[in-house]
Amino acid sequence: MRATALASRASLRNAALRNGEALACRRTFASYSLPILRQANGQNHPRIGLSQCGVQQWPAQRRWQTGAAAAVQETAVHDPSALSQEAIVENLDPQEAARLDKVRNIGIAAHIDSGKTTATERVLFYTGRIKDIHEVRGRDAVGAKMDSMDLEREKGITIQSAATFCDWIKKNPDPVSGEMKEEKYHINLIDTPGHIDFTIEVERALRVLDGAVLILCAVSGVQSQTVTVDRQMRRYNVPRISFVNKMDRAGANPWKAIDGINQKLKMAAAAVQVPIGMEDQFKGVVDLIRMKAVYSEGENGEVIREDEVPDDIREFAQEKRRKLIETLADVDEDIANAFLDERTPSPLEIKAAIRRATISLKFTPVLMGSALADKSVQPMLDAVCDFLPNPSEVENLALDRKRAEAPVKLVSYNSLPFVGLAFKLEESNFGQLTYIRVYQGKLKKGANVTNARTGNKVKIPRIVRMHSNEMEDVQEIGAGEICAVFGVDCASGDTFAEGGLGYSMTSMFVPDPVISLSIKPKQTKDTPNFSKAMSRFQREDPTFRVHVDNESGESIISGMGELHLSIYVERMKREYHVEVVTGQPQVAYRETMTQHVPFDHLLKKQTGGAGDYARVIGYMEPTGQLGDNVFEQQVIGGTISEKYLFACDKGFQASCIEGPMLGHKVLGTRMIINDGATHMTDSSELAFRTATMHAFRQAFRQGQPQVLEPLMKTVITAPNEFQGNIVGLLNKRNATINDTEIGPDEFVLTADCSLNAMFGFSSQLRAASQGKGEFTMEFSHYAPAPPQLQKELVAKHEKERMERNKR
Ligand SMILES: Nc1nc2c(ncn2[C@@H]2O[C@H](COP(=O)(O)OP(=O)(O)OP(=O)(O)O)[C@@H](O)[C@H]2O)c(=O)[nH]1
Repeated sequence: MRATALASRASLRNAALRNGEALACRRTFASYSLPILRQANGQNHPRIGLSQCGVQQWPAQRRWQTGAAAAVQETAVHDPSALSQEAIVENLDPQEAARLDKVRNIGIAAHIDSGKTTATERVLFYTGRIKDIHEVRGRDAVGAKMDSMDLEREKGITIQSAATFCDWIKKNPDPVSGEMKEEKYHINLIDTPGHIDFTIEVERALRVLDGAVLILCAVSGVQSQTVTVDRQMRRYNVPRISFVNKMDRAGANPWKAIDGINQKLKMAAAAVQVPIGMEDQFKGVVDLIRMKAVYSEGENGEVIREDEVPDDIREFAQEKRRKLIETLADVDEDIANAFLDERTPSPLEIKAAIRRATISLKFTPVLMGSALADKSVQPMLDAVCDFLPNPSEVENLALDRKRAEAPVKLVSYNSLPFVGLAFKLEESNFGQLTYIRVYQGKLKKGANVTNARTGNKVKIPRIVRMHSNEMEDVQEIGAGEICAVFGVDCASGDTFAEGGLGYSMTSMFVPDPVISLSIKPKQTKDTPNFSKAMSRFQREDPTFRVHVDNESGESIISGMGELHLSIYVERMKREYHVEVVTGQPQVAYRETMTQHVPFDHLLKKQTGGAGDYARVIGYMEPTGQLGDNVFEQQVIGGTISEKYLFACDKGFQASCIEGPMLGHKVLGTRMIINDGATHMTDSSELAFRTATMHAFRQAFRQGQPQVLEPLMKTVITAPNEFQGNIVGLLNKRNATINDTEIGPDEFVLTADCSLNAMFGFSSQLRAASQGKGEFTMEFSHYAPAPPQLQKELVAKHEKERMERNKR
């Protein structure tokens, strides 16, 4: 990590110095080197793009030295490892930079029901991708374009992320003549679900996108899932613009949303627009950068009319413009200098500062509008082009396995060898569809590429661009873009690269399932279809897992919540015509030990012929954190050979999968083997593995084991008059209430609740709040289950085991 940070720092400096911008850069460099060093220390850090220090301009500005460039390009194609990424970038054709400048890969993410799909529908309409607007749960029963699954349309929720692309013609006034110029941007867009149960969809989208639009509800502001999405954006260093939607709703207050971003998300935010009218009088916005009123008119808001700022809000707009400049001065040196010189920065300077600060993850510009009322969506599209990075401005690293996993910078230029990441798999009528983000090089139909994980070479038979559930065949896809391919066998998160390039990229974060239930087809004749569905769902969704319980022989599905699993049960019925029987939802408990326990275990069996012999000596103890389990060997003098110690490690790992108390996974346990004995003829790997497993079981049981249960961060929002009822509901469940925020009409309560106590909570909340309460639940951490529950669980497990043994 440190090496990467230093390399990045060096490359920024070198690039800037080479560019003849030494002085300007040295100043800016100081403010960027700090975050990089923070990165080296494992703290949150902005993604360092080539845009910083003005680097993004230099490919276009550089003299294009034809001979040298041709030679470097030749090397880049045939032996890229011989060149630094910098050298590659430095020698590329300015046309590449110009192409990338007009590409944006963005995601739309937000709390449930904030209007992501509704806003995306407008984006598709205004960019000419669809001819008519259809609403989520609209009266025409058609449904929004991006919610293509029947279940999504019926339930009015997004379940799977959907990708699309569009071209946006941005109209820019020329800074000198004031004349309108048109620029065409190509936008690849992914609409993501809001429910936490489908969080993997957000996770994988953000892994591959360069920027995001964070949508907030104008009435509710920052909500529980906004915080989750913010965390995911930070995880992948994704810059974002914010869009306060639903400005037409009663109680709309964009300033509350902006305060929420500043205070709850701890991200500097300021409005770049102020509303003209509010609630049902919402008419448009004032663009604070240019001080122009912008109205969306025509039947669907497709006509944008600009006018002077209305007199009654001129002063207010001036005040908010000052606030914008003040906030920018805190995060951008150029604006800080203008501020110190008591000079008002020009619109161009403000725009450039917003772009720099957004890309370096220090700031988010806030826009506002109403997707449903067709108001002010186009300025949001302009902001995507103005403030979010193009693919060349984002640093993407791969690990070069041929050079001891050394990090290499991928550059989104077509002329480099292809590298892409498969981030999503989906079964379609034509076979498996694999979504790929192309980081470098072109992906061409018929090309042979290598899967970095398996080493298998695959031919790309068909490439498509996705438009929700429709597709458009293409012959090739350029660097920095997103596409889908058919007929490629791989797993989600696999890297593909051209020829002998040994690059692999890190995959996305996959949260562990917290809930499971037993499942079987009602009729045995449906078993083949049932198995087919199970393997498909597992391939597509890494948070959906299936296993067969060793003891009961039942199939168990695990996932992120009741909704998540119920959607798969429903899909099984609709898409595979399999009716299933499910058991009660089960919590994914964990087991741990709390005491240090020494062991000395001898496995010795003599049954004629070769026997079994293994002796393992050491101790087990808690690691102190409820995280990964650790196996260590500290054998001195070779009493156990390396080969047998490896078998011990395997025995330990196997024991951790099925804990001795309930058969659930073990957490936070360490095993040290420091001595033992081996028999010349009777010892074997199997004997050592078995001996370790026996030693584990005994030591764990003596080590005051504990059952751990998942605690869920639960956020409940309801009208104030129901607060008493709801607190009562939570008390009954032994929840710990961490925070209550009381607003004028509604309160927001945050609590840690045991998942075990939350089954059926939604119907009780509905009853306790006349259907007006809402809640979200997200895994927080594992904690010891109450002693009584532990006893009951262990007794139940023992009883089931004995009954099975009797059979
Ligand atoms: N009043 C008002 N309602 C809106 C606006 N935008 C969306 N809605 C409504 O809010 C509800 C949710 O909209 P969606 O677009 O499905 O929200 P989403 O964020 O995509 O939902 P999930 O993906 O399921 O989290 C729908 O009933 C929309 O009609 C808006 O600007 N104003």
